[in-house]
Amino acid sequence: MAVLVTGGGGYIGSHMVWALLEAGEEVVVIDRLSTGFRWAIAPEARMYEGDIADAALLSRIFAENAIDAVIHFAGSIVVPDSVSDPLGYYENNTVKSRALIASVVEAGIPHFVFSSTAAVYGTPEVLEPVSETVQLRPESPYGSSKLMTEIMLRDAAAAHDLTYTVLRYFNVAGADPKGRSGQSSKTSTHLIKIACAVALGKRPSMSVFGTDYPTPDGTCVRDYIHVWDLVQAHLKALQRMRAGGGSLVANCGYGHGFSVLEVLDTVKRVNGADLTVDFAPRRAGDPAMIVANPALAMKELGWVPEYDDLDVIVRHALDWEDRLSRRNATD
Ligand SMILES: NC(=O)c1ccc[n+]([C@@H]2O[C@H](COP(=O)([O-])OP(=O)(O)OC[C@H]3O[C@@H](n4cnc5c(N)ncnc54)[C@H](O)[C@@H]3O)[C@@H](O)[C@H]2O)c1
Ligand SMILES: O=c1ccn([C@@H]2O[C@H](COP(=O)(O)OP(=O)(O)O[C@H]3O[C@H](CO)[C@H](O)[C@H](O)[C@H]3O)[C@@H](O)[C@H]2O)c(=O)[nH]1
Repeated sequence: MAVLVTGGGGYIGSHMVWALLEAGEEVVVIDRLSTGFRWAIAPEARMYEGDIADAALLSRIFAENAIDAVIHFAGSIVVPDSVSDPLGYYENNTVKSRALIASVVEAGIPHFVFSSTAAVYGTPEVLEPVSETVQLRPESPYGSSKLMTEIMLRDAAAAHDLTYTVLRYFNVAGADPKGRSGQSSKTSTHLIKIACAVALGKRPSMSVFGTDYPTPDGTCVRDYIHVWDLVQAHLKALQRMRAGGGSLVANCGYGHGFSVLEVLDTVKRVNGADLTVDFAPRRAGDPAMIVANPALAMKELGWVPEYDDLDVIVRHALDWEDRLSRRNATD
């Protein structure tokens, strides 16, 4: 059977494609290449360029390939952009996910994995690792748009022959340990990506957004998870569903957080040079602190992270950023 990866040309999706191929899976990708890249998709995968809401294209993909599972990454991902363009985010993340789920149900595909986010939690009431059972209070349209898709999946699975796994990712970072992929978008707003670009002299400076949060050093705290550990959790989810496991909603993070300043110190130390940083006001939609309790993913999926080390995450991100500069120079 084959696996359809939506958004397989993007940051996380491109790693998923490599991990699936390594696991011996046949892989099909759909991507409209809005933030992803064709070159980021492993050549062994079969690529369809197009939109996840194009029902005719989806039905062709399902007719041409023996697909038993969809892993759904495609979407819009920038929290502050969702604050300035909420309807655009509801369109691409919620409305188009609804169309994709309808195509999946129509084609009778039994398994679905969905990229959800820590942003569904907002800022937890108690500043400690969050379990899946805490109250969901998204603070941005991005978080709400993802939560609505979780709800659609739950209801569609209750009505149809569909099993799903929702994985709520915390802050995904790092790059393929074998150097085949990484965060490649020039418009990426992610902290570690930007800090690595500054460290390598590709950007002149960067800002720390907000120093007056109720956290130990006043900057936001996040749980940074290595992208390769994250895609391994998806493989486990696939195995579990194929073996008859039921639907599941699980966090993907390590259970400990780092502040923005701690991340920047790590980048400086690992790269061996200073960073030019200024201090700016808070960014819209940012919760003060969000850290995962990953116990459920570990228990239900048998997921054992391999790269739970911020130094390693930063080293891999720096290596990719460097490789990317040489790649862009030859493009
Ligand atoms: N990066 C993170 O830290 C993070 C954290 C939590 C959740 N997520 C979720 O993981 C998923 C992947 O994120 P990413 O960081 O790889 O982002 P990305 O922007 O690199 O990848 C998204 C991919 O989807 C494609 N795409 C977007 N809309 C599409 C559409 N309508 N039809 C077809 N293709 C479309 C883009 O071209 C791109 O290749 C997203 O759903 C995101 O919400 C990411
Ligand atoms: O140049 C920068 C970039 C980021 N930050 C700060 O660093 C922290 C992390 O920001 P990121 O943009 O790297 O990540 P977010 O926490 O905003 O969001 C990420 O993780 C979320 C889940 O926690 C979502 O899923 C989302 O898709 C994904 O981008 C935030 O406090 C942000 O304000 C800076 O100070 N300067």
